[in-house]
Amino acid sequence: MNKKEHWAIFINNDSRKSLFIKNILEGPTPLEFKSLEHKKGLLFSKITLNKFIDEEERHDIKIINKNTAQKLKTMSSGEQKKALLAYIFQLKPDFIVLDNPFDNLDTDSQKDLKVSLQNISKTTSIIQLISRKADMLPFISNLMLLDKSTLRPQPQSIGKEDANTGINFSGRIPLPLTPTDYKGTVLIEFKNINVAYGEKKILQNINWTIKKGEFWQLIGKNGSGKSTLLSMITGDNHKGYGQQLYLFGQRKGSGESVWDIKKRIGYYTPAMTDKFSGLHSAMNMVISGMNDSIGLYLRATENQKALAKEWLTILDLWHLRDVYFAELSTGQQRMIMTARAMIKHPPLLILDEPTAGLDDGNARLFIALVNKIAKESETAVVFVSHRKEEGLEPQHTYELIQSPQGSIGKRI
Ligand SMILES: Nc1ncnc2c1ncn2[C@@H]1O[C@H](COP(=O)(O)OP(=O)(O)OP(=O)(O)O)[C@@H](O)[C@H]1O
Repeated sequence: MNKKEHWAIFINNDSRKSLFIKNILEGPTPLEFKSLEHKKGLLFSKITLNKFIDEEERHDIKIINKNTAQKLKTMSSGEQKKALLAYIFQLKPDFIVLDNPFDNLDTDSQKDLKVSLQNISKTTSIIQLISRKADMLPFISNLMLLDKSTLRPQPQSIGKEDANTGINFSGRIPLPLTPTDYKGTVLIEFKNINVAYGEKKILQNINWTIKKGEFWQLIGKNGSGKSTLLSMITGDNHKGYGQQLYLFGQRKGSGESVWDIKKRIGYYTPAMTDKFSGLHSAMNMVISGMNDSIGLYLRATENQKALAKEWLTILDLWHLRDVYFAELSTGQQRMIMTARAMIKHPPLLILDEPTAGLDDGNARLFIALVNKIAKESETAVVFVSHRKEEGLEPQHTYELIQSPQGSIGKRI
């Protein structure tokens, strides 16, 4: 049997990744990949997963999760990735395009995936699109950089940092137009909280208090219940009702206004913009954080415009104010969405796996922004990830540790 060829393609801010994926799967095949022309290729990506989720939501058709009664949408992101990979393997393609396959996976799952890919690489060509250099698969020897839409050989310089990603915020985090109306010290309190879905126990005896201005990192393996815990705070999960869960001084389910809770929380997760195609300028996206709607449906006041300008200036994005949000790089979009979530200085800012898909330079820049927000504002920050994020300076870490009776929480 012929030895299979494999490639790693480095993606940066300017790479036209979608176009590359389309060409490699549907043609015209880029010259460098002529050996794959007319071969069957499949895509392992968040985009593919979203399609299956849509399919299930709209037509109630299960494709990659046939073996379980659980809906794909409710599976943790790690579980979703595993299901997709198993499905793709079983279709036996000639080649697989892996779009940042290790994002959202905990260390053990990453190891498992590496072993599976190593095995499949004997019979199937792999094209790995990566942003973080540590993620490169060991059996790959062809390295390239996707420079806009041109592929360039990338021999020794993988370790070089992008000079444009130096961290230099030019001022302090701007103050809000009006301070928050919540004056309490304790923002969130979980007291002996338990969650199960049917027989499946997810969380047991969770005790966690988040106070004003604290900087937390929430970590835990795939499926340990991080999103479940957060969804009880952000209001999308009714599991907290009837238990000792207090949000901004009020017991959950005691007739509190969902609106009051929502307005006290800034929230950002990359999934919010994955499917976003609205034609709003960078400036209007930031302003919309003051009006709680995406885009701009109300005319902005002069004060609002001035505040948005301050934010864009700090982020060094002022020159891009009129560019459509959808045309900005992923790193720039994440900064804008974080500014949008933070502009009113909500008492609590939740960032759910915000560095997934960012390259090393942009991840560092993003983390520096989060550290700065935590330091210079009275907003409490909860940064969620499956691993300890290098460079992040949280005061406290809350870890969910899995067990058959549901995850327990441990303060580190
Ligand atoms: N509606 C539901 N029905 C059944 N199980 C569910 C439901 N929602 C979540 N789960 C399960 O709860 C567990 C915890 O999921 P959750 O998304 O909270 O984990 P997570 O720590 O955020 O994981 P990841 O790091 O992979 O995103 C998973 O096993 C998931 O499949």
